[in-house]
Amino acid sequence: QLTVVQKQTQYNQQLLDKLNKPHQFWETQPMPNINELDSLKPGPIQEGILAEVRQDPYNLISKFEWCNVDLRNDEQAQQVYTLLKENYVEDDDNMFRFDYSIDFLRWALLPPGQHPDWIVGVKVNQKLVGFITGIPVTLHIENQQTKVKMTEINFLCVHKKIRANRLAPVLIKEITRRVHIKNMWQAVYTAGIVVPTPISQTRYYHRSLNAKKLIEVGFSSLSARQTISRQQKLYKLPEEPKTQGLRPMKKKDVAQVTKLLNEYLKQFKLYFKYTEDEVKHWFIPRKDVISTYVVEKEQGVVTDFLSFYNLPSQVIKNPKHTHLRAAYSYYNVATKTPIVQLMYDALILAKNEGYDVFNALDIMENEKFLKELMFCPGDGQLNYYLYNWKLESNMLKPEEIGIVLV
Ligand SMILES: CNCCCN(C)c1ncc(F)c(N2CC(C(=O)NCc3cnc4ccccn34)C2)n1
Repeated sequence: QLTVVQKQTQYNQQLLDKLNKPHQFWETQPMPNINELDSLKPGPIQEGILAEVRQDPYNLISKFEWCNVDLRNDEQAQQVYTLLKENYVEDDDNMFRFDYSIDFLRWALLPPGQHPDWIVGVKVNQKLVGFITGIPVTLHIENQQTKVKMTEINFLCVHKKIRANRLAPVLIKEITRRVHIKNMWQAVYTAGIVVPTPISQTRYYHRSLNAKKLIEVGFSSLSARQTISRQQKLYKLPEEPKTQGLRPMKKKDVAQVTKLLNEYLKQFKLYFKYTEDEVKHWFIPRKDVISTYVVEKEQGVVTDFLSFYNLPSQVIKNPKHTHLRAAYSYYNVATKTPIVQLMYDALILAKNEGYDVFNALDIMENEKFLKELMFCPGDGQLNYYLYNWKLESNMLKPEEIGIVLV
Protein backbone atom coordinates (compact mmCIF):
# COMPACT_ATOMS: atom_id res chain seq x y z
CA GLN A 1 0.00 0.00 0.00
CA LEU A 2 1.20 3.50 -0.76
CA THR A 3 1.91 5.81 2.17
CA VAL A 4 0.15 9.17 2.45
CA VAL A 5 3.37 10.93 1.46
CA GLN A 6 3.82 8.72 -1.64
CA LYS A 7 0.21 9.41 -2.61
CA GLN A 8 0.67 13.17 -2.21
CA THR A 9 3.91 13.05 -4.22
CA GLN A 10 2.21 11.12 -6.98
CA TYR A 11 -0.67 13.56 -6.99
CA ASN A 12 1.69 16.57 -7.26
CA GLN A 13 3.57 14.82 -10.07
CA GLN A 14 0.28 14.17 -11.87
CA LEU A 15 -0.62 17.86 -11.63
CA LEU A 16 2.80 18.93 -12.92
CA ASP A 17 2.52 16.51 -15.83
CA LYS A 18 -0.83 17.89 -16.82
CA LEU A 19 0.18 21.51 -16.39
CA ASN A 20 3.51 21.87 -18.08
CA LYS A 21 3.77 19.17 -20.74
CA PRO A 22 0.37 17.84 -21.81
CA HIS A 23 1.66 16.27 -25.01
CA GLN A 24 5.39 16.11 -24.26
CA PHE A 25 5.52 12.39 -25.12
CA TRP A 26 3.41 12.63 -28.26
CA GLU A 27 5.56 15.50 -29.64
CA THR A 28 8.42 13.00 -29.78
CA GLN A 29 6.44 10.50 -31.89
CA PRO A 30 6.18 10.34 -35.72
CA MET A 31 2.65 11.68 -35.75
CA PRO A 32 1.86 14.73 -37.91
CA ASN A 33 1.25 17.74 -35.68
CA ILE A 34 -1.26 20.36 -36.74
CA ASN A 35 1.04 22.60 -38.81
CA GLU A 36 2.77 19.68 -40.58
CA LEU A 37 -0.54 18.36 -41.87
CA ASP A 38 -0.06 20.25 -45.15
CA SER A 39 3.70 19.89 -45.68
CA LEU A 40 4.26 16.13 -45.12
CA LYS A 41 3.91 13.93 -48.22
CA PRO A 42 1.57 10.92 -47.98
CA GLY A 43 3.11 7.68 -46.68
CA PRO A 44 5.58 6.83 -43.90
CA ILE A 45 6.68 9.87 -41.89
CA GLN A 46 9.99 8.32 -40.77
CA GLU A 47 11.83 5.63 -42.76
CA GLY A 48 12.49 2.68 -40.43
CA ILE A 49 16.09 1.48 -40.23
CA LEU A 50 16.30 -2.03 -38.79
CA ALA A 51 19.97 -1.69 -37.81
CA GLU A 52 19.15 1.28 -35.60
CA VAL A 53 16.43 -0.46 -33.57
CA ARG A 54 17.30 -0.73 -29.89
CA GLN A 55 17.95 -4.43 -29.17
CA ASP A 56 17.25 -4.46 -25.43
CA PRO A 57 14.01 -3.58 -23.63
CA TYR A 58 13.52 -0.07 -22.27
CA ASN A 59 14.58 0.53 -18.68
CA LEU A 60 11.90 0.29 -16.02
CA ILE A 61 11.95 1.86 -12.56
CA SER A 62 13.33 -0.57 -9.97
CA LYS A 63 11.18 -3.57 -8.99
CA PHE A 64 9.19 -3.28 -12.27
CA GLU A 65 9.85 -6.11 -14.75
CA TRP A 66 8.82 -6.84 -18.34
CA CYS A 67 7.02 -10.09 -19.13
CA ASN A 68 5.41 -11.69 -22.20
CA VAL A 69 1.94 -12.75 -21.10
CA ASP A 70 0.86 -16.19 -22.32
CA LEU A 71 -2.92 -15.87 -22.59
CA ARG A 72 -3.23 -19.63 -23.17
CA ASN A 73 -2.09 -20.09 -19.57
CA ASP A 74 -5.13 -19.82 -17.28
CA GLU A 75 -3.30 -18.12 -14.40
CA GLN A 76 -1.72 -15.47 -16.63
CA ALA A 77 -5.00 -14.92 -18.49
CA GLN A 78 -6.74 -14.48 -15.14
CA GLN A 79 -4.17 -11.82 -14.14
CA VAL A 80 -4.82 -9.88 -17.36
CA TYR A 81 -8.58 -10.23 -16.87
CA THR A 82 -8.40 -8.85 -13.31
CA LEU A 83 -6.08 -5.96 -14.23
CA LEU A 84 -8.45 -4.83 -17.02
CA LYS A 85 -11.61 -5.49 -15.03
CA GLU A 86 -10.39 -3.19 -12.26
CA ASN A 87 -8.30 -0.61 -14.16
CA TYR A 88 -9.33 -0.34 -17.84
CA VAL A 89 -11.53 2.21 -19.68
CA GLU A 90 -14.39 3.85 -17.76
CA ASP A 91 -17.01 6.35 -18.95
CA ASP A 92 -16.50 10.00 -17.99
CA ASP A 93 -18.83 9.68 -14.98
CA ASN A 94 -17.07 6.53 -13.70
CA MET A 95 -20.35 4.62 -13.73
CA PHE A 96 -19.20 1.81 -16.07
CA ARG A 97 -15.95 -0.04 -16.74
CA PHE A 98 -15.32 -2.58 -19.51
CA ASP A 99 -15.26 -6.19 -18.39
CA TYR A 100 -13.51 -8.02 -21.25
CA SER A 101 -13.77 -11.78 -20.56
CA ILE A 102 -10.86 -14.22 -20.79
CA ASP A 103 -12.47 -15.97 -23.78
CA PHE A 104 -12.85 -12.55 -25.44
CA LEU A 105 -9.19 -11.64 -24.78
CA ARG A 106 -8.04 -14.96 -26.28
CA TRP A 107 -10.20 -14.22 -29.36
CA ALA A 108 -8.94 -10.63 -29.65
CA LEU A 109 -5.25 -11.33 -28.99
CA LEU A 110 -4.46 -14.80 -30.37
CA PRO A 111 -5.24 -14.44 -34.09
CA PRO A 112 -3.25 -16.29 -36.80
CA GLY A 113 0.36 -15.06 -36.96
CA GLN A 114 0.33 -13.62 -33.43
CA HIS A 115 3.77 -12.79 -31.91
CA PRO A 116 4.19 -13.94 -28.26
CA ASP A 117 6.34 -10.89 -27.40
CA TRP A 118 3.56 -8.54 -28.52
CA ILE A 119 1.42 -9.35 -25.44
CA VAL A 120 3.43 -7.16 -23.08
CA GLY A 121 3.05 -7.02 -19.30
CA VAL A 122 4.84 -5.17 -16.49
CA LYS A 123 4.99 -6.90 -13.11
CA VAL A 124 5.88 -5.79 -9.59
CA ASN A 125 6.45 -8.69 -7.15
CA GLN A 126 4.84 -11.07 -9.68
CA LYS A 127 1.71 -8.87 -9.79
CA LEU A 128 0.62 -7.54 -13.20
CA VAL A 129 0.40 -3.72 -13.06
CA GLY A 130 0.83 -2.70 -16.70
CA PHE A 131 -0.29 -4.11 -20.05
CA ILE A 132 -0.26 -3.30 -23.79
CA THR A 133 -0.85 -5.52 -26.84
CA GLY A 134 -0.21 -5.69 -30.58
CA ILE A 135 -1.58 -8.04 -33.23
CA PRO A 136 -0.32 -8.31 -36.85
CA VAL A 137 -2.65 -6.84 -39.48
CA THR A 138 -2.42 -6.05 -43.20
CA LEU A 139 -3.98 -2.64 -43.70
CA HIS A 140 -5.08 -1.17 -47.01
CA ILE A 141 -4.67 2.64 -46.84
CA GLU A 142 -6.50 4.99 -49.25
CA ASN A 143 -5.33 4.53 -52.83
CA GLN A 144 -1.98 2.93 -51.90
CA GLN A 145 -1.27 0.01 -54.26
CA THR A 146 0.62 -1.90 -51.60
CA LYS A 147 -1.07 -3.06 -48.43
CA VAL A 148 0.93 -2.19 -45.31
CA LYS A 149 1.89 -4.93 -42.84
CA MET A 150 1.63 -3.32 -39.40
CA THR A 151 0.43 -3.81 -35.86
CA GLU A 152 -2.93 -3.07 -34.27
CA ILE A 153 -2.31 -1.74 -30.75
CA ASN A 154 -4.85 -2.23 -27.98
CA PHE A 155 -5.48 -2.73 -24.26
CA LEU A 156 -3.04 -0.12 -22.94
CA CYS A 157 -3.67 -0.26 -19.20
CA VAL A 158 -1.81 0.90 -16.06
CA HIS A 159 -3.02 -0.05 -12.58
CA LYS A 160 -4.85 2.86 -10.92
CA LYS A 161 -2.49 2.80 -7.94
CA ILE A 162 0.66 3.48 -9.99
CA ARG A 163 -0.52 6.08 -12.49
CA ALA A 164 1.62 9.24 -13.10
CA ASN A 165 4.77 7.13 -12.93
CA ARG A 166 5.01 7.78 -16.68
CA LEU A 167 4.64 4.02 -17.25
CA ALA A 168 2.23 4.39 -20.20
CA PRO A 169 4.81 6.11 -22.47
CA VAL A 170 7.34 3.36 -21.63
CA LEU A 171 4.76 0.66 -22.49
CA ILE A 172 4.13 2.41 -25.83
CA LYS A 173 7.86 2.78 -26.58
CA GLU A 174 8.55 -0.85 -25.67
CA ILE A 175 5.85 -2.34 -27.87
CA THR A 176 6.95 0.04 -30.65
CA ARG A 177 10.48 -1.35 -30.29
CA ARG A 178 9.17 -4.94 -30.46
CA VAL A 179 7.26 -4.06 -33.64
CA HIS A 180 10.27 -2.27 -35.21
CA ILE A 181 12.45 -5.32 -34.52
CA LYS A 182 10.12 -7.25 -36.87
CA ASN A 183 10.75 -4.60 -39.52
CA MET A 184 7.26 -3.13 -39.20
CA TRP A 185 6.97 0.65 -38.94
CA GLN A 186 3.27 1.51 -38.74
CA ALA A 187 0.48 0.95 -36.22
CA VAL A 188 -3.27 1.47 -36.05
CA TYR A 189 -5.17 2.06 -32.80
CA THR A 190 -8.23 3.80 -31.37
CA ALA A 191 -8.93 5.71 -28.18
CA GLY A 192 -11.78 7.57 -26.56
CA ILE A 193 -9.35 10.43 -25.80
CA VAL A 194 -7.78 12.89 -28.26
CA VAL A 195 -3.95 12.89 -28.56
CA PRO A 196 -1.94 13.98 -31.67
CA THR A 197 -3.39 13.35 -34.31
CA PRO A 198 -6.64 11.49 -35.07
CA ILE A 199 -7.17 10.36 -38.67
CA SER A 200 -10.91 10.11 -37.99
CA GLN A 201 -13.29 11.01 -35.17
CA THR A 202 -16.22 8.61 -35.00
CA ARG A 203 -19.19 8.49 -32.70
CA TYR A 204 -20.98 5.71 -30.84
CA TYR A 205 -24.71 5.11 -31.29
CA HIS A 206 -26.83 2.96 -29.03
CA ARG A 207 -30.01 1.01 -29.72
CA SER A 208 -31.96 0.13 -26.59
CA LEU A 209 -32.93 -3.57 -26.32
CA ASN A 210 -33.87 -3.64 -22.62
CA ALA A 211 -35.15 -0.13 -21.88
CA LYS A 212 -36.00 -0.84 -18.23
CA LYS A 213 -32.51 -2.10 -17.37
CA LEU A 214 -30.77 0.78 -19.22
CA ILE A 215 -32.72 3.22 -17.05
CA GLU A 216 -32.05 1.25 -13.87
CA VAL A 217 -28.27 1.25 -14.46
CA GLY A 218 -28.24 4.91 -15.47
CA PHE A 219 -27.19 4.30 -19.07
CA SER A 220 -30.40 6.01 -20.29
CA SER A 221 -32.55 8.56 -18.52
CA LEU A 222 -36.23 9.41 -18.79
CA SER A 223 -37.32 12.93 -19.79
CA ALA A 224 -40.41 14.42 -18.09
CA ARG A 225 -42.84 13.11 -20.68
CA GLN A 226 -41.34 9.60 -20.92
CA THR A 227 -42.26 6.55 -18.84
CA ILE A 228 -40.52 3.16 -18.62
CA SER A 229 -43.47 1.30 -20.17
CA ARG A 230 -43.63 3.89 -22.98
CA GLN A 231 -39.92 3.31 -23.65
CA GLN A 232 -40.37 -0.47 -23.63
CA LYS A 233 -43.15 -0.23 -26.22
CA LEU A 234 -41.12 2.17 -28.35
CA TYR A 235 -38.14 -0.21 -28.55
CA LYS A 236 -40.10 -3.48 -28.69
CA LEU A 237 -38.78 -5.99 -31.27
CA PRO A 238 -40.40 -9.03 -33.00
CA GLU A 239 -39.62 -12.44 -31.52
CA GLU A 240 -37.91 -13.79 -34.66
CA PRO A 241 -35.68 -12.31 -37.42
CA LYS A 242 -37.33 -11.46 -40.74
CA THR A 243 -34.72 -12.52 -43.27
CA GLN A 244 -35.42 -15.96 -44.73
CA GLY A 245 -32.34 -18.23 -44.70
CA LEU A 246 -30.64 -16.43 -41.79
CA ARG A 247 -28.60 -18.88 -39.67
CA PRO A 248 -25.44 -19.00 -37.52
CA MET A 249 -22.23 -19.09 -39.55
CA LYS A 250 -20.45 -22.45 -39.81
CA LYS A 251 -16.93 -23.53 -40.91
CA LYS A 252 -18.28 -24.47 -44.36
CA ASP A 253 -19.14 -20.78 -44.94
CA VAL A 254 -15.56 -19.48 -44.45
CA ALA A 255 -14.61 -19.37 -48.13
CA GLN A 256 -17.74 -17.46 -49.18
CA VAL A 257 -17.64 -15.09 -46.18
CA THR A 258 -13.98 -14.30 -46.94
CA LYS A 259 -14.81 -13.40 -50.56
CA LEU A 260 -17.86 -11.34 -49.54
CA LEU A 261 -15.95 -9.45 -46.84
CA ASN A 262 -12.80 -8.66 -48.88
CA GLU A 263 -14.93 -7.49 -51.80
CA TYR A 264 -17.24 -5.41 -49.61
CA LEU A 265 -14.39 -3.62 -47.77
CA LYS A 266 -12.79 -2.27 -50.99
CA GLN A 267 -15.24 0.67 -50.99
CA PHE A 268 -13.60 2.18 -47.87
CA LYS A 269 -10.37 4.16 -47.50
CA LEU A 270 -9.06 2.08 -44.60
CA TYR A 271 -9.63 -1.68 -44.37
CA PHE A 272 -7.93 -4.97 -43.52
CA LYS A 273 -7.32 -7.71 -46.04
CA TYR A 274 -8.50 -11.07 -44.59
CA THR A 275 -7.16 -14.57 -45.33
CA GLU A 276 -9.54 -17.52 -44.91
CA ASP A 277 -7.63 -18.45 -41.76
CA GLU A 278 -8.25 -14.97 -40.36
CA VAL A 279 -11.97 -15.09 -41.27
CA LYS A 280 -12.20 -18.44 -39.49
CA HIS A 281 -10.63 -16.89 -36.39
CA TRP A 282 -12.58 -13.62 -36.35
CA PHE A 283 -16.05 -14.80 -37.46
CA ILE A 284 -16.75 -18.42 -36.50
CA PRO A 285 -19.21 -17.99 -33.57
CA ARG A 286 -17.77 -18.25 -30.05
CA LYS A 287 -20.26 -18.31 -27.17
CA ASP A 288 -20.35 -14.96 -25.29
CA VAL A 289 -17.65 -13.55 -27.56
CA ILE A 290 -18.61 -13.25 -31.25
CA SER A 291 -21.92 -13.97 -33.03
CA THR A 292 -22.01 -14.24 -36.81
CA TYR A 293 -25.09 -15.06 -38.89
CA VAL A 294 -25.13 -15.69 -42.64
CA VAL A 295 -28.02 -15.46 -45.15
CA GLU A 296 -28.30 -18.58 -47.30
CA LYS A 297 -31.56 -18.34 -49.26
CA GLU A 298 -30.58 -20.42 -52.25
CA GLN A 299 -28.97 -23.77 -51.42
CA GLY A 300 -25.24 -23.29 -50.76
CA VAL A 301 -25.11 -19.59 -51.71
CA VAL A 302 -24.25 -17.10 -48.91
CA THR A 303 -25.34 -13.59 -49.95
CA ASP A 304 -25.02 -11.56 -46.71
CA PHE A 305 -23.77 -11.80 -43.15
CA LEU A 306 -24.00 -9.87 -39.89
CA SER A 307 -21.77 -10.02 -36.79
CA PHE A 308 -21.57 -8.47 -33.34
CA TYR A 309 -19.25 -8.98 -30.37
CA ASN A 310 -19.96 -9.25 -26.65
CA LEU A 311 -18.38 -6.58 -24.43
CA PRO A 312 -20.09 -6.29 -21.04
CA SER A 313 -19.48 -3.35 -18.75
CA GLN A 314 -19.31 -3.60 -15.02
CA VAL A 315 -21.84 -1.23 -13.43
CA ILE A 316 -19.60 0.23 -10.76
CA LYS A 317 -22.07 1.10 -8.01
CA ASN A 318 -25.64 -0.11 -8.48
CA PRO A 319 -27.88 -1.85 -5.95
CA LYS A 320 -29.62 -4.00 -8.54
CA HIS A 321 -27.26 -4.76 -11.43
CA THR A 322 -23.58 -5.70 -11.65
CA HIS A 323 -23.30 -5.64 -15.45
CA LEU A 324 -24.55 -3.91 -18.58
CA ARG A 325 -24.71 -6.47 -21.41
CA ALA A 326 -23.66 -4.70 -24.62
CA ALA A 327 -23.41 -6.09 -28.14
CA TYR A 328 -21.12 -4.15 -30.48
CA SER A 329 -21.69 -4.15 -34.23
CA TYR A 330 -18.68 -5.82 -35.90
CA TYR A 331 -18.76 -6.34 -39.72
CA ASN A 332 -22.00 -6.52 -41.69
CA VAL A 333 -22.08 -7.25 -45.43
CA ALA A 334 -25.41 -6.80 -47.20
CA THR A 335 -25.30 -7.61 -50.91
CA LYS A 336 -28.84 -8.99 -51.49
CA THR A 337 -30.68 -8.18 -48.24
CA PRO A 338 -31.33 -4.47 -47.55
CA ILE A 339 -28.86 -3.34 -44.85
CA VAL A 340 -31.68 -1.91 -42.71
CA GLN A 341 -33.46 -5.27 -42.69
CA LEU A 342 -30.22 -7.15 -41.99
CA MET A 343 -29.43 -4.89 -39.01
CA TYR A 344 -33.01 -5.06 -37.76
CA ASP A 345 -32.46 -8.82 -37.60
CA ALA A 346 -29.16 -8.21 -35.77
CA LEU A 347 -31.10 -6.29 -33.10
CA ILE A 348 -33.64 -9.12 -32.77
CA LEU A 349 -30.88 -11.75 -32.52
CA ALA A 350 -28.97 -9.68 -29.95
CA LYS A 351 -32.12 -9.14 -27.89
CA ASN A 352 -32.79 -12.89 -27.97
CA GLU A 353 -29.18 -13.55 -26.87
CA GLY A 354 -29.89 -11.45 -23.75
CA TYR A 355 -28.20 -8.12 -24.57
CA ASP A 356 -29.42 -4.86 -23.02
CA VAL A 357 -28.04 -2.50 -25.69
CA PHE A 358 -26.64 -2.74 -29.24
CA ASN A 359 -23.78 -0.32 -29.94
CA ALA A 360 -22.52 0.79 -33.35
CA LEU A 361 -20.09 3.44 -34.59
CA ASP A 362 -21.06 5.79 -37.43
CA ILE A 363 -18.40 4.15 -39.65
CA MET A 364 -18.81 2.12 -42.89
CA GLU A 365 -22.46 2.18 -44.06
CA ASN A 366 -23.83 2.39 -40.53
CA GLU A 367 -25.38 5.83 -41.11
CA LYS A 368 -27.86 4.06 -43.40
CA PHE A 369 -29.53 2.22 -40.53
CA LEU A 370 -28.75 4.17 -37.34
CA LYS A 371 -31.67 6.59 -37.54
CA GLU A 372 -34.25 4.25 -39.05
CA LEU A 373 -33.59 1.57 -36.40
CA MET A 374 -33.84 4.11 -33.56
CA PHE A 375 -30.19 4.27 -32.45
CA CYS A 376 -29.40 7.29 -30.25
CA PRO A 377 -26.06 9.12 -30.42
CA GLY A 378 -23.93 8.42 -27.34
CA ASP A 379 -21.47 10.65 -25.55
CA GLY A 380 -18.63 8.34 -26.52
CA GLN A 381 -16.33 9.42 -29.30
CA LEU A 382 -13.84 6.93 -30.72
CA ASN A 383 -10.79 8.42 -32.43
CA TYR A 384 -8.81 6.39 -34.98
CA TYR A 385 -5.00 6.78 -35.19
CA LEU A 386 -2.33 5.74 -37.67
CA TYR A 387 1.23 5.77 -36.31
CA ASN A 388 4.02 6.93 -38.67
CA TRP A 389 1.80 7.45 -41.71
CA LYS A 390 0.70 10.68 -43.38
CA LEU A 391 -2.61 10.30 -45.19
CA GLU A 392 -3.32 12.02 -48.54
CA SER A 393 -6.36 13.60 -46.93
CA ASN A 394 -5.72 14.93 -43.44
CA MET A 395 -8.83 13.37 -41.96
CA LEU A 396 -11.10 10.56 -43.08
CA LYS A 397 -14.86 10.79 -42.70
CA PRO A 398 -16.32 8.05 -40.45
CA GLU A 399 -18.04 6.45 -43.47
CA GLU A 400 -14.60 6.03 -45.10
CA ILE A 401 -13.40 3.86 -42.19
CA GLY A 402 -13.73 0.12 -42.83
CA ILE A 403 -12.04 -1.28 -39.70
CA VAL A 404 -13.50 -2.19 -36.31
CA LEU A 405 -11.16 -2.55 -33.31
CA VAL A 406 -12.56 -4.43 -30.30
C1 LIG B 1 -10.09 -0.57 -29.25
N1 LIG B 1 -10.84 -0.22 -28.06
C2 LIG B 1 -11.92 0.66 -28.44
C3 LIG B 1 -13.14 -0.03 -28.08
C4 LIG B 1 -13.38 0.25 -26.62
N2 LIG B 1 -14.71 0.70 -26.59
C5 LIG B 1 -15.76 -0.29 -26.88
C6 LIG B 1 -15.04 2.02 -26.32
N3 LIG B 1 -14.06 2.96 -26.23
C7 LIG B 1 -14.43 4.22 -25.97
C8 LIG B 1 -15.78 4.53 -25.79
F1 LIG B 1 -16.18 5.79 -25.53
C9 LIG B 1 -16.72 3.49 -25.88
N4 LIG B 1 -18.03 3.70 -25.72
C10 LIG B 1 -19.06 2.74 -26.01
C11 LIG B 1 -20.05 3.86 -25.65
C12 LIG B 1 -20.69 3.52 -24.34
O1 LIG B 1 -21.29 2.47 -24.22
N5 LIG B 1 -20.50 4.41 -23.34
C13 LIG B 1 -21.03 4.13 -21.99
C14 LIG B 1 -20.20 3.03 -21.43
C15 LIG B 1 -20.66 1.84 -20.99
N6 LIG B 1 -19.61 1.13 -20.55
C16 LIG B 1 -18.51 1.84 -20.76
C17 LIG B 1 -17.18 1.51 -20.48
C18 LIG B 1 -16.20 2.44 -20.83
C19 LIG B 1 -16.56 3.64 -21.44
C20 LIG B 1 -17.89 3.96 -21.67
N7 LIG B 1 -18.85 3.04 -21.32
C21 LIG B 1 -18.84 4.80 -25.53
N8 LIG B 1 -16.35 2.25 -26.14
